[in-house]
Amino acid sequence: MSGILLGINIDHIATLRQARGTNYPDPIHAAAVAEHAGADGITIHLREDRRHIQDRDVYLLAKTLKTRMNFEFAVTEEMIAIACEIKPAYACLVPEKREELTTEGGLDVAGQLDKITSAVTRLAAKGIKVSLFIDADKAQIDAAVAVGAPYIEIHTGCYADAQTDAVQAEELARITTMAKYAHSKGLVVNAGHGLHYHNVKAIAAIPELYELNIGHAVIARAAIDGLETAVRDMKTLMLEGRRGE
Ligand SMILES: CC(=O)[C@@H](O)[C@H](O)COP(=O)(O)O
Ligand SMILES: NCC(=O)COP(=O)(O)O
Repeated sequence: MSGILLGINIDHIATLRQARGTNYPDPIHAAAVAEHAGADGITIHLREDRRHIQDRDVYLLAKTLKTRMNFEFAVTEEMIAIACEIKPAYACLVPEKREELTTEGGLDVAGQLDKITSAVTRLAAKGIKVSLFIDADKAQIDAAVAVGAPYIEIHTGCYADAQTDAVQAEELARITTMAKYAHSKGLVVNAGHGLHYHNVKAIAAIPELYELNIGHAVIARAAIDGLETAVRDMKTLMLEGRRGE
């Protein structure tokens, strides 16, 4: 049984900084602490509205990370140009709506094959491993294969937001089935969004999953217990889940 990796999304360290326009807490410092605590990678989402992560954070983290960057962004010329300049290990293409509180769904790859194919090709030409943030949906998985993306990240928001045990079980079954399908098509399968300390183990137990990207719940726990403890505890739960404990 292979292990499962943990990508820590530090967006909401920047949310706290932006709340007052101070220069603290610094995402650069938070990334170093998270890496020291066992994060296998750092995820950041440079949104078009710059509500949290700033361009300065992206350029500094590109120079300072000891693990690797998973750079999330919307499929726009501006963001593709930044990614091609800094050449992160991973780029994850995500949908973005200005009015959204957080990401609400997966990228519609099937509905914009030419646009996504062009973005994937340009990023891959720079040596960047491209991931597509998509719903647990067969058509979107097939589209991800069609556009040449080597990775996908399954959106776990419907699972995380489920209001009943029955719906949560349905969403878990869907994610499990689609992770297996995607893996059978040769994709490397990650997952993320809305995962926390009480729902992560069941997702981590899915053997086809390579990495989980988790942010909000870890940063929230860090406000109470400290970031090192928050990261270590999440990784422990993930490994327990993978071992079926
Ligand atoms: C794609 C995804 O689910 C997250 O990585 C994304 O960053 C969420 O957006 P916020 O970080 O702005 O909540
Ligand atoms: N792609 C998911 C991610 O990076 C973190 O999402 P969340 O844990 O902040 O909901």
